[in-house]
Amino acid sequence: MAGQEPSRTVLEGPERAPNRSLFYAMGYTEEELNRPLVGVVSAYSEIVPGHQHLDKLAQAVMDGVRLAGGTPILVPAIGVCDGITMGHAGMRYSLPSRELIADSVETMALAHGFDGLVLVPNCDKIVPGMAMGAVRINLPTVVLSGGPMLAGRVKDQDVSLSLLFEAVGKNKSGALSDEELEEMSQDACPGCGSCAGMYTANSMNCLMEALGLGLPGNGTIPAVSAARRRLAKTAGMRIMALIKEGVRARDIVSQEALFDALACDMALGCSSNSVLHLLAIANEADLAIDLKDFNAVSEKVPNLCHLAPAGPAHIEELDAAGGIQAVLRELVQTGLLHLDRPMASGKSLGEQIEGAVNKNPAIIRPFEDPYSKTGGLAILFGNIAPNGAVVKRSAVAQEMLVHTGPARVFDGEEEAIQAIYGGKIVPGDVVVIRYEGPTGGPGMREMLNPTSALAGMGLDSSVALITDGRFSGASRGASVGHASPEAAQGGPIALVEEGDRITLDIPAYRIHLEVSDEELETRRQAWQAPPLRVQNGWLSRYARLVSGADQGAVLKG
Ligand SMILES: CC(C)(O)[C@@H](O)C(=O)O
Ligand SMILES: [Mg+2]
Repeated sequence: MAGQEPSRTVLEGPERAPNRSLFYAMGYTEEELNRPLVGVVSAYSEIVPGHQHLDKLAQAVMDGVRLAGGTPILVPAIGVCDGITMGHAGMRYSLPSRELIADSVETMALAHGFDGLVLVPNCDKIVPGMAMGAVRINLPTVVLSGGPMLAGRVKDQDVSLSLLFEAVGKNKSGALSDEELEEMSQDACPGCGSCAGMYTANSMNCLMEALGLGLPGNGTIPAVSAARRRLAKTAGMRIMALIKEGVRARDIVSQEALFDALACDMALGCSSNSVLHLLAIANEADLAIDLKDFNAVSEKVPNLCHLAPAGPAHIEELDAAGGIQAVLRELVQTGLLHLDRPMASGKSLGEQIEGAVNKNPAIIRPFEDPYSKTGGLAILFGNIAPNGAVVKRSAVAQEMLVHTGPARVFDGEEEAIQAIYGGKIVPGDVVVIRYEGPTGGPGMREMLNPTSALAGMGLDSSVALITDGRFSGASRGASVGHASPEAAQGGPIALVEEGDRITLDIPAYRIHLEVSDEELETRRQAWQAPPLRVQNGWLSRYARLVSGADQGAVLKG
């Protein structure tokens, strides 16, 4: 082996005999220690359905590393299940866990001298967290995600988590019995994998494929498929080639790659959380991108897919239609893609997508016949969110693209959900849920219960919602999140009063509080910052260190 690899610093020479002895203590042979050491970072656990099979995939990755002459070393990462944390205080840990994951990738890799990494994540924060850690330390890296769950079958219909969350709203309004709801909860999620729609986990796994850290198929091959295990072995083999060629994470995650991923995001109609995560990955890779870039790309890239929650199809159908490679192939016609950039596959983007075929134009609309000429996400600006707010416009009912209505103000998710379930929200209202931002929450909880309750109660085509918190990828409707600056930092969303009129104009990228500047100034003078909601533990540290959502909610130096 060459000699410059980090593992040589840990293992070579007489003075490293004690270090070697500890490897021998684990059963490694001399032969194994003479090979590159590949950290296989697995988020396997038995609390996340998206992760309960990652032990098998990590094993397949390790097999691939060995096949190609390396020594795989398995290390763990934590992971939070957003679905299980949804709707209670546990959700405060979800977004912050991304930072813990990034830090632990850095810690395990640099502390032990790994020469390269294969990241084995699957769910929402684990994918960006691991990617952030990898681009921060810039080792050769391949991502092998766990893959999507299959859709469930309920009453002859394909279902997944978004419909189940909405079914709760139906149940509250009396349209669905307790028994039917229970039956649905047993059948909606049929096994391992990341929840089956274009929710956050699958959005991020697809974007890993578009960035190039993930191999073709990474975003869409079902978790239970043998093809996913073969992909895992290939990922193990590919990392050995990247180590040999000296191709590092930042060679792949370049400015060009980031913008190509952004284009793919717009075509797919990814989760609004992808905004936070792409900003955070860019920050770690020292790449320049801001919220205005999202709109610039969104203006030029058509929305080609309406997967759940925007439509009835699930990721397995996107996979059968040709997956992300076919979507990227359609996007060549935008003229925006950087076809010469390198991918972890060893090919350039152009070579990689050359043979890709769109096998189902009902799932991947052809470039000439999109759902809309503009992309899935839009960033809105205005006096209520001067630093921006995010909406998944591809999942907004047509009649809600422009809307004005009275503010119904709630300081936190619990207050809002009680009012919605209690029938206190009526058509026309604009629900404001604040003090749920990165600092105020803390942790920017996902407002999936409120958005699903509105949808399930049939109010998604007449009620808008704005929050400084965020949404699930399963949220739909006129749901505007990440309003920045957040209420806890004195952002204008803190100054809204019950009955104020708010205008949402998505085509104009605008959100406006119909209150005069003078009146807002008077209210600002009277506003006082509330004490931090969480006073001890890691979350209180997080609340003090986190940046705004417009910066990706990353921890400040
Ligand atoms: C539970 C979900 C569907 O994973 C959600 O948290 C998301 O962000 O998509
Ligand atoms: Mg989530």
